[in-house]
Amino acid sequence: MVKFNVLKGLYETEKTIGCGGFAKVKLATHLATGEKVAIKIMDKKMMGDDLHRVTLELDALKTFRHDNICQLYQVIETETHFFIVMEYCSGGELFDHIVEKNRLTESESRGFFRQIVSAVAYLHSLGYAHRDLKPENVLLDKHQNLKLIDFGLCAKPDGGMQSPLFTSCGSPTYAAPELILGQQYFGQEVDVWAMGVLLYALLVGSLPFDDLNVNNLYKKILNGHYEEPAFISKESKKLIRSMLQIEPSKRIKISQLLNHPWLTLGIFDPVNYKTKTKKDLDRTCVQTMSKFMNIDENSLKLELSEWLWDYNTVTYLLLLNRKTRGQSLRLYPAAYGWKFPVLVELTANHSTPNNKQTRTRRKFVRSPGYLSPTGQFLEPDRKALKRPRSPALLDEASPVPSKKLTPAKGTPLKTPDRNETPSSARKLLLGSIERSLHKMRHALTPKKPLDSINNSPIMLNNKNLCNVSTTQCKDPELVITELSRGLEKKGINCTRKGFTLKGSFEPAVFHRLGGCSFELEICFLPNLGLPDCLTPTKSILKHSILNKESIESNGFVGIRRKRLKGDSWCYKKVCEQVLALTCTGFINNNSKESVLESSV
Ligand SMILES: Nc1ncnc2c1ncn2[C@@H]1O[C@H](COP(=O)(O)OP(=O)(O)OP(=O)(O)O)[C@@H](O)[C@H]1O
Repeated sequence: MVKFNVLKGLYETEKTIGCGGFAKVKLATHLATGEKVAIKIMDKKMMGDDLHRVTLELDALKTFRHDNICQLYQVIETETHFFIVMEYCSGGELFDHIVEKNRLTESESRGFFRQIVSAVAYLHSLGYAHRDLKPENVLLDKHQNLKLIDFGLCAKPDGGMQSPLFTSCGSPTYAAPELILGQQYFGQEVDVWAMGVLLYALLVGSLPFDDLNVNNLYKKILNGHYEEPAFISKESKKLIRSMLQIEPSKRIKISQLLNHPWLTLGIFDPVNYKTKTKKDLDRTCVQTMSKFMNIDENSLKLELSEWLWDYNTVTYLLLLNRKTRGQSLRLYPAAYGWKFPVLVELTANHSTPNNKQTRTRRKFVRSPGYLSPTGQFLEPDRKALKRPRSPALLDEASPVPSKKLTPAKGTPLKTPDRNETPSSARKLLLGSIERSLHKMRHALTPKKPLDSINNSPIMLNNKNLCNVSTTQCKDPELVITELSRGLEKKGINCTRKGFTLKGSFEPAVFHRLGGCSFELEICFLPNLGLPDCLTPTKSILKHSILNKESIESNGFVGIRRKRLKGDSWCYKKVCEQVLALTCTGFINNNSKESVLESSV
């Protein structure tokens, strides 16, 4: 796709993992490290008047460095799009967790809530209010660490957190009374209210204030009356009440939450919100990069400490992650690039929405591919790295037109032919390299018969089982047919593409405020060995009638759920239907009759 050209050679994009109001989020591989990242792609035209929000969001993300805030890695701006490269959170939304378990236990809620308090206290300490806290904006990584996302509505009052704000924003169900009344408010106080709604959602599995009619919803919020189910503890009720105080000044402060007895129960330590600064660069990571790029360590250090949020920044941060996880520090020549990694110095006109300036930047120049037939990136060819360097080339993927090319110290640079302008020389070189790479890619990529595409469900691996429920039916075609029939009967129309159903419905279907769209994908599940598989498949086991023998001997047909857009609580209802169908509907695989009919 043309608009992703800018990512070529730097990232390999994969499936879409989320959609927001103006954004599409893609899973991608960062080619220099082979690490997974998420790329939020925002179309400037679609954003219209909201364009300035991206600048705010980016300014905020560039400031944050916290274990529970999704880390920004790189920002690429083109004339038409923003590409925001971020940490990939593979564990889905916190909301999916609530959906799967209906509600969480007090101790699980405590573990999650401590992380939310830590992230929010950190934001506040830097003068930011989030203003859109809700379970959909809290993601999980593969180690179940929470990561706060979506800072599109955040605010940094000029006079600090003690200065009032005026713009009413956020989701109605999480909005504090003062927001609904359109009064001036304090960022910290509305965030604490939203955290109260969030904690209620974790412990109870529903919203404290809810109504199909917005006016009724607002009335309920202004009255501050909500149901306190008997199954939650007295201490939980007390904490929620302290956050859902309609009078903002009586609401508990975030500083009091840090060592609140409910939050420290069984843990003893108060919540820590302070975090490492980004000033100190890790020497080993810088050395690894400087060796690989064959440039002076100090100049690289100097550049990295400028935090330009370019390809070097992302590479450094991903290497640092690997080091923190105790993994080896390695770099691969990028798959679509050039053979010898060379750093060149170039002057680029780098413009951001609020900052137009010209500055000298150093960039990776990429090396040709080591793309294995399976799409794996292979270790760099050490011998090749010792050979004399290839001509330095400008980074074609650079979104900003380069003005001048100067070699890095000691870097031999091919002088363009007298008759050629530097850019035409570049085009010629790039053209021929791209052609040969294209050939190489074709030679290396195993041919897929056309008719196999979408003809059978994808196979998930053991690590990839979040938001999946199993069926005992072995026939994926039967599962998808019955599933769409079952949902249709509930008034939810779905369109089918391959083994994926895309559904959406209007608010009226479940009598809620917003509509929602979602995706259900039929997939094969591996032959899961017990008991190792118990962690990722706990929910699968809970929601299906399985026996150990059948898991061990055969694979399964599963249904992977994904909310695409809209009201999460509507989506929760759909998931409940799907889970009900998978629990009761697909048990008897032998009968070809309508296996879902009875349950829908
Ligand atoms: N870093 C990430 N890792 C994995 N998935 C992500 C990541 N960031 C976003 N997503 C997915 O993409 C969805 C949309 O992202 P995000 O909320 O940032 O977009 P948005 O346009 O700001 O949304 P909204 O319209 O709700 O404000 C998220 O709900 C989430 O499912």
